[in-house]
Amino acid sequence: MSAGTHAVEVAGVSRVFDTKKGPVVALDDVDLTVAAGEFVSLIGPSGCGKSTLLRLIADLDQPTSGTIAVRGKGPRQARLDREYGIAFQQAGLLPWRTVAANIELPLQVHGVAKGARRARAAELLELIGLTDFADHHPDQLSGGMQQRVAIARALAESPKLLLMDEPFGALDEITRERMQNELVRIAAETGAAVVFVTHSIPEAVFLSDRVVVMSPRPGRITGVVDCQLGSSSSRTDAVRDEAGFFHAVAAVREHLHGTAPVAVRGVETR
Ligand SMILES: Nc1ncnc2c1ncn2[C@@H]1O[C@H](COP(=O)(O)OP(=O)(O)OP(=O)(O)O)[C@@H](O)[C@H]1O
Repeated sequence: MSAGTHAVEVAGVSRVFDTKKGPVVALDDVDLTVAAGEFVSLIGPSGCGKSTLLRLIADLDQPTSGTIAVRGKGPRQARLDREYGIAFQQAGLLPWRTVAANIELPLQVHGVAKGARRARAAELLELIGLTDFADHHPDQLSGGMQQRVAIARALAESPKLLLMDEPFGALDEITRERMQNELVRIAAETGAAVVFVTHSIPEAVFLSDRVVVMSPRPGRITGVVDCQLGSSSSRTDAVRDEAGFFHAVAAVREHLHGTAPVAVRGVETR
């Protein structure tokens, strides 16, 4: 990839599912560019196509029309070249493998030698603060710790892009905010771009350089909010009480459902 190539470029992408009840337009003419190192969240009501868009970027599905480039390559080539790491709502760790062995898994699958695998896992365990848990099994870890291991596994091959679909959705609020702080730091330290799907407005605003707001039926981008709440080192919990944070939350909310603060199904506004 040449310097300056975008992490993700989605141009005129539509995805229509053929169902028994007729065609479902999950995405309609979506354009989205994510710069190298940029953190972009996708937010919108249930069924607006967030996961579909992420799946297209990850080559888990193909668009009906339009084009997608991932770090300057087609999604398939990007997948084969392991240009990105993926983390989902369920950590998806293998219960019979230790924490370290779970992190090493992608490296092992791709033939990395044992010594190099061990060294990389040790590095990542330090990054996520779980060095002391290397030899534990996943069921000995809390949900937040398991999710940190899943993020470390996604980072194993040093991807410059992370694709995350509600990775903190199953966590309690306190753990979730801690994980958000961690992720800001990890993204900054690794220089990875992140495309992050969430239902939570505050989560999207806290984490992101930009929040992309989507509408359902057909799934379209209806607004983009620049957050810019400071560098990773200054983005501490205090940011959550600052005026800039509330302004960005209000702007996202406005794009979601006009100025009236009515609840949108599937979106947390707290
Ligand atoms: N394989 C499929 N076959 C048929 N319809 C599908 C398929 N996958 C998704 N859809 C439809 O496409 C639309 C978008 O789904 P998607 O899962 O991307 O939404 P979402 O915004 O991620 O929703 P949620 O927030 O509830 O996870 C929905 O109407 C969904 O029912």
